Amino acid sequence: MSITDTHTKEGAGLQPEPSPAVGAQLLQLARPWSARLLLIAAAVLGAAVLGLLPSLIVRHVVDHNLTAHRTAGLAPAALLYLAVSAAVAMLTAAYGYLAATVAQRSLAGLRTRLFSHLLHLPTGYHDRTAVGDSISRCTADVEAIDALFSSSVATLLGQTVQLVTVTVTMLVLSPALTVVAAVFMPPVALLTGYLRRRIRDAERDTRRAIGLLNTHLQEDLSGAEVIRAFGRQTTFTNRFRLALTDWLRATNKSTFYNAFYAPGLGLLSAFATALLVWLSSRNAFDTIGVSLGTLTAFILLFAQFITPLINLGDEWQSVQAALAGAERVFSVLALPVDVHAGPAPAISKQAISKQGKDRLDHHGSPADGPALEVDRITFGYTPGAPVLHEVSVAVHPGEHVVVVGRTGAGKTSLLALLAGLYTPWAGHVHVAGCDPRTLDDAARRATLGFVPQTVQLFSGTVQDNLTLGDQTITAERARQAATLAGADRFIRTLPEGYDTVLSVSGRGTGVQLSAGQRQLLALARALVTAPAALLLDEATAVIDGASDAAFRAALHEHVTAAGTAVLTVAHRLATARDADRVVVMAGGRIVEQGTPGELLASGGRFATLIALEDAGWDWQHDLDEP
Ligand SMILES: Nc1ncnc2c1ncn2[C@@H]1O[C@H](COP(=O)(O)OP(=O)(O)OP(=O)(O)O)[C@@H](O)[C@H]1O
Repeated sequence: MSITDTHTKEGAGLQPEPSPAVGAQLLQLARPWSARLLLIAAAVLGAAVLGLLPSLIVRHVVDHNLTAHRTAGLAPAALLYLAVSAAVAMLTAAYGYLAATVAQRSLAGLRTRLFSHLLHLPTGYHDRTAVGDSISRCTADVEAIDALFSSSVATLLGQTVQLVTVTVTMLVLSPALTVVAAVFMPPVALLTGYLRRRIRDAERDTRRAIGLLNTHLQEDLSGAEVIRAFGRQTTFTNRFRLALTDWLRATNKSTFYNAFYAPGLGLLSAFATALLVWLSSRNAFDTIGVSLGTLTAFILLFAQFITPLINLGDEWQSVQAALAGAERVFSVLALPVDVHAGPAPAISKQAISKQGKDRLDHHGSPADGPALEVDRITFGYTPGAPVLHEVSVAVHPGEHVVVVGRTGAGKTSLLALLAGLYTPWAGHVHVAGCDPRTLDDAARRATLGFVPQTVQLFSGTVQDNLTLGDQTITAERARQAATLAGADRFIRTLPEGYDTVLSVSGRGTGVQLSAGQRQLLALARALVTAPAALLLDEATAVIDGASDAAFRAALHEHVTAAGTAVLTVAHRLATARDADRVVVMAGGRIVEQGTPGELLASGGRFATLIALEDAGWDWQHDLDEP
């Protein structure tokens, strides 16, 4: 895919189907605040009914005072006019404020729900969706709904009720005048329908374009180092500009159609008003008994009828932006989370923490059966393209098994399945006798320790990064794990030891760690709960040879000796030579399995890899074997 192609990941992402009942789902959000909603409804209704009085007062003044040249009663009429207008203003302010508070609370809930849902979605969703797009759904799309709820909902409600009350009053005041005014309703309906469709489509494009912009921002700013190192700032700036142009085009389209609504309606209403005035000038209404006061009040009411229509139109862009945003938010919320495949194992918190402590203190007793097991699993990321074929491996408590194989052989995929991050197409995965996807949070932490290939740190202190916010882990336990991983020594040299604030992924104002130090922290993080099984995916790839050897020794003396099952993906074959068993993978299959001694003696693939490495051959990446 070209670097200048602005439709990179958006097109490739898992695009959820739009939900049909977006409006109903939006209403559901405000349900917990039904008492406030009732107050809002009462205030809206009150304001709309009171809002009719000024026109009727004017009618009374024209018919009883102005045309009759009577001044008596004008002062009370003026006072009443003022009082009613003040009451309308106060009610409008009240329902506007109440609607905004309901909006803020509902949307805070929605934002949290969406974030939590994203964290619970299957790993496959995140594999196929750009991070920037997910960020856009949590921020820009929710903000579009926020804008609607905070300000526009009050306007929409108020104006709709006003539209109804004014229409009824016009009908009561003079059905004949209402019929004349109604002549202009069909063109209004046509104009509204046409612009509504155009604005809705443009707003959908706008939301998508914002998602793409956020994708570029997230990707390019995270990769700023690479872009600079390769001198590609101009190309990437141009790519960003192209994405921005897409967004501008979409948003301009929406603004363009929106700009026509108010003037179009204004013109149509001017026609209707002119028609009423022209007909009255020809005494058309005298014959049916329409007084001058009634005509004046009717024209005022007609203006009151047009104003909400224009206001509703002005809000239409916000409504469509919010609906398009809501469509993207709810379509993600509709995606099923990674469901537990069976009942979670009944492991009590005390039992978990005791097992962990026993393992740390070397009192562990190896349980029966394998701690890690995959049984004839077949798996792939895309339908029809399996990357693992009928793979079976078992690691018993206290055993250290190392998986080796060339790049793309399927080693990481095997570990990801054992970590419960994906569902196998066929076969079974067991961790401590359970499907890893069924483990609840506490059981998972007690059972599995995982060090992925890429280390991810989070903003916070060293201690926060070791515990990941788990308050049950004591400082002492974190220190023990860091010592095992070989991280304690460098942590103590940091300005505030375990309380030192770290910068995330080497960026920010905190202390920057080296790649090796970050990897040691990731190792300590996996060990901190003294899990029953450890999955290490090239977990020592970037630390120096001495630290690697020290870690392997500690793993042997303190971790496997305490009954923990360890499955390591290793590129350094030295790691494999120390292992209890070696599994050699190629093309998604296990091609060899046995103790390092057995495999070396058999002169098979493992023995060849060892010979290649000893001869200085990069067997991992060179495509042609000698
Ligand atoms: N998230 C993913 N989505 C789609 N395909 C993937 C994904 N992860 C891996 N693959 C594919 O699965 C195959 C096996 O990849 P895997 O990462 O398991 O290999 P590996 O043996 O761990 O390689 P390496 O030694 O380079 O880490 C590769 O062909 C890869 O392209």
